[in-house]
Amino acid sequence: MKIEIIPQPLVGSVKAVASKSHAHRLLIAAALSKRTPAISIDTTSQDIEATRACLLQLKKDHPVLDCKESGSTLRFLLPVTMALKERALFLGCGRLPQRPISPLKEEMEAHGCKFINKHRKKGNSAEICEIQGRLQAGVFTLPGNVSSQYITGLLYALPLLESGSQIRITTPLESRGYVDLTLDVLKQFHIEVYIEEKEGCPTYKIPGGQKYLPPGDLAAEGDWSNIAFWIIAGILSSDSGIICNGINPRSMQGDREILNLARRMGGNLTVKGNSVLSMANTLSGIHVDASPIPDLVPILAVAASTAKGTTRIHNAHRLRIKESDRLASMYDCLSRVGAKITEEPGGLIVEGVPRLKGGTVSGYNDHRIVMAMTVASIVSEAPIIIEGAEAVNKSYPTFFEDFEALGGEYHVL
Ligand SMILES: O=C(O)C1=C[C@@H](OP(=O)(O)O)[C@@H](O)[C@H](O)C1
Ligand SMILES: C=C(OP(=O)(O)O)C(=O)O
Repeated sequence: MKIEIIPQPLVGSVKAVASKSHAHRLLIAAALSKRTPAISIDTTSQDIEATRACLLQLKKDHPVLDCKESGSTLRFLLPVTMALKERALFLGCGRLPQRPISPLKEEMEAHGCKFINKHRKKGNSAEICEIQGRLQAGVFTLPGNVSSQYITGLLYALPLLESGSQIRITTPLESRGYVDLTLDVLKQFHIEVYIEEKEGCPTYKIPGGQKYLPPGDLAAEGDWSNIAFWIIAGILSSDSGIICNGINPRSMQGDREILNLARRMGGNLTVKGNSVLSMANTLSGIHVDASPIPDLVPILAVAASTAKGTTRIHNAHRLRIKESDRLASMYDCLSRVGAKITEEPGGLIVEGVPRLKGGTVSGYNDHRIVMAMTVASIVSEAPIIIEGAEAVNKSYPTFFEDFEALGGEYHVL
């Protein structure tokens, strides 16, 4: 879908969609529980549905798990599945088959699992790997700077094994908030994990033979990673502002950091209960360490594009292995619409200009690029045309309905 976004301020209120990170974790923990609790998830997305469908496959002896484009689903369910089954086939589409699993794969291979790579097409998806052999307990060693999703997967799987295990992180842990969210959900399900830490590198000690015991029925929280687009939209828009509802400021989601980051840039934000009012203000450039908040980078780059001065986003190497190479795609999209941006090996430098000019960009089949460039239209002189806007379905299928409800105007070309 190619769409033209008309430049204009947004105003009104919007309710956060369900956090896919929280939803994946609750659904997996519930599926591993003997007495399955009800998990309420207000809204859904392609990634959440991929996890649901894969969990249904776990009822089979030889499950076929189509993770679609969801890195979380694949990396979480690789070890979980092999803690339960002798054989499984994993599929994926879009960029997922190219996204790395090797550090996790090597550790699983050292602990009883044999990976067979086939790369055959299966409908719209491709085979990523077939795995044979149950996962065995032991010491798992992983780098902390590729994907925290490997750690989450093992934290879910290892309590199910007979003996105890350890996960040793060998370099400072990035995306730590996601691991903390995992530990929080595991704790709610009465799973014990002991943590030791040395110079930013945690070791997780996980007793074996544990049972997932749900605390009762649970609900997925509002999504900080996605509400961040509307928080920045409010600051770039008008004095009346955007009210973002259904978002918990005490959430374990690391992307609640958007509040601090936007305030550091000069954003005018008021938090009241589970709502954030975001009002127009002039922004200034800041330095951002992206390692704890990789998913916020596309919208922060948009905020920086018309901020006063220079914004430096560093420690962002891992953005290259997401749904697109997000450093290259944000560089390309923002420079095409008139921003002054430099791509570095592990980051972006953005020098604010008074207004963007508009133009045509690819959405790079990446939901966060499409959403970020839609918000960029607010500070643009001419329309921004985005190719492949349907990529929003991965995490936020109702994004353009909410955009219209906030007064946004777009045309399908
Ligand atoms: O655990 C999670 O829910 C996620 C972890 C992060 O990935 P990495 O740890 O690979 O950076 C993040 O980018 C992704 O959108 C969701
Ligand atoms: C990177 C993302 O998700 P995943 O890794 O689960 O595909 C994302 O939602 O931005």
